[in-house]
Amino acid sequence: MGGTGPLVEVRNVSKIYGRPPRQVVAVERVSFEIRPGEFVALLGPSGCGKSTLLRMITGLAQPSEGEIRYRGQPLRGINPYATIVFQTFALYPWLTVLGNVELALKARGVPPAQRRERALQLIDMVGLDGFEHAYPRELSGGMRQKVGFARALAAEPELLCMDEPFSALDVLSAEALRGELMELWLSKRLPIQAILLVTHNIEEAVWMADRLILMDKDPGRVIAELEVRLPHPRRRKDAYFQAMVDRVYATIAGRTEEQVPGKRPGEPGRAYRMPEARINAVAGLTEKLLEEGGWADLYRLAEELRYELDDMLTIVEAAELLGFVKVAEGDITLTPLGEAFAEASILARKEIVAGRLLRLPIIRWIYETLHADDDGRVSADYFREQLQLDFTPEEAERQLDIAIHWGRYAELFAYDEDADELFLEEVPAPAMD
Ligand SMILES: Nc1ncnc2c1ncn2[C@@H]1O[C@H](COP(=O)(O)OP(=O)(O)OP(=O)(O)O)[C@@H](O)[C@H]1O
Repeated sequence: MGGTGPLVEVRNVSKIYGRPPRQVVAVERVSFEIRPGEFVALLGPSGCGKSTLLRMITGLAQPSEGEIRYRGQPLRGINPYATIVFQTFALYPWLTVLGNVELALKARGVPPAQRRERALQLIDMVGLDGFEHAYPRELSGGMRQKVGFARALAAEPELLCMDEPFSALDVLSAEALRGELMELWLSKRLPIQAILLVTHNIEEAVWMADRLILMDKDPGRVIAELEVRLPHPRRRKDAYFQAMVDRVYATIAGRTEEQVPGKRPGEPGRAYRMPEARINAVAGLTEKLLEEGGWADLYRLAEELRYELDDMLTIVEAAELLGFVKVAEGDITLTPLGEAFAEASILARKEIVAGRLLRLPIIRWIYETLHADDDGRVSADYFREQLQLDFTPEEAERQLDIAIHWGRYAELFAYDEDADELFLEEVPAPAMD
């Protein structure tokens, strides 16, 4: 294959979507390399720019700043050496498994005479032997994804990129497919030189990859790189494996700053994005921690509560913001306030939350705006517009939803759906005249 240098070099890459004042910095000054023979996983919370990076490496999107090199050459346009496997595959429903794979070979210019044989080999390779003549509708989700893999492999890519390829599958199919992919990769029966996997499943990344690139969001950036020095096949119960998962958790979680950095929408600086967590989930977390004696290992807790990384991080972030927990080195501890909350009555809980929420700039701003209004009612559109100075329209809507959900819980303010207005629960007494 020639050359011992890196296959992919991402150098100081930033990607900015939109125009001022509504820009989204999807990734900021990201640098890393992928070397031949490596299986690399990009891991991080939702919105940290993983898919954006994958799109840039495959040439489907261009960096706003910085450069991507492939085998030492600046990448321009589509990367002909890379293929991408998505979460779900668009298969042609009117073609059989064989037809779908043959079509991918045709697209690559493989002559008709060789297509059939090669397609059959690929189908065999992904473990779909016997299903050549089945139609997509006759296959399970896991099998359809295997056809997707066969089609991606038909392109004989040097670099196989995968964007959450197992996340749409049920647990067992995902596990089986991971196993088959690892076997293929380790057996070196493929011309693939390197694999880049995007995931937010920590265990999956530690189970498969040689190196983990950990990212955080707002803006999307690389926060750490970790090598996984474990031979294959890896065992999840292995102490090193668990320690590695703990380390990843410790690096990604618990990054909420004590004093919420923040400002109100429209003020210079960056508005703090509130995590989309239900108070019930936060309450559940504090109760569980109380039961555990006030302390738990974050990774095991997530496993026990059956939370995906993203959900867990969001709930933990909200609990941290409210001052109920502290996270350090992969452990989560209940604070005295968190303990008080977990043991409090519903009414007392509302009061505790109200006090803490008013420290969050967006909530305080809504609360004060309503108080400044004569009848304590303001159109939701006003808040939307202001929030859109800092967030995309979708994110602004989400922030408003979170604010309403939290504000309602704490009885700071409420929302009138018919009028699309926010209002104070306790309307200031009208002036007498
Ligand atoms: N075409 C676009 N226009 C505007 N903003 C975008 C666009 N694509 C992505 N973004 C924003 O860029 C940021 C990074 O998105 P990206 O999809 O790359 O993250 P991700 O880590 O892959 O997230 P997920 O795991 O949810 O897919 C997000 O804030 C997202 O809203």
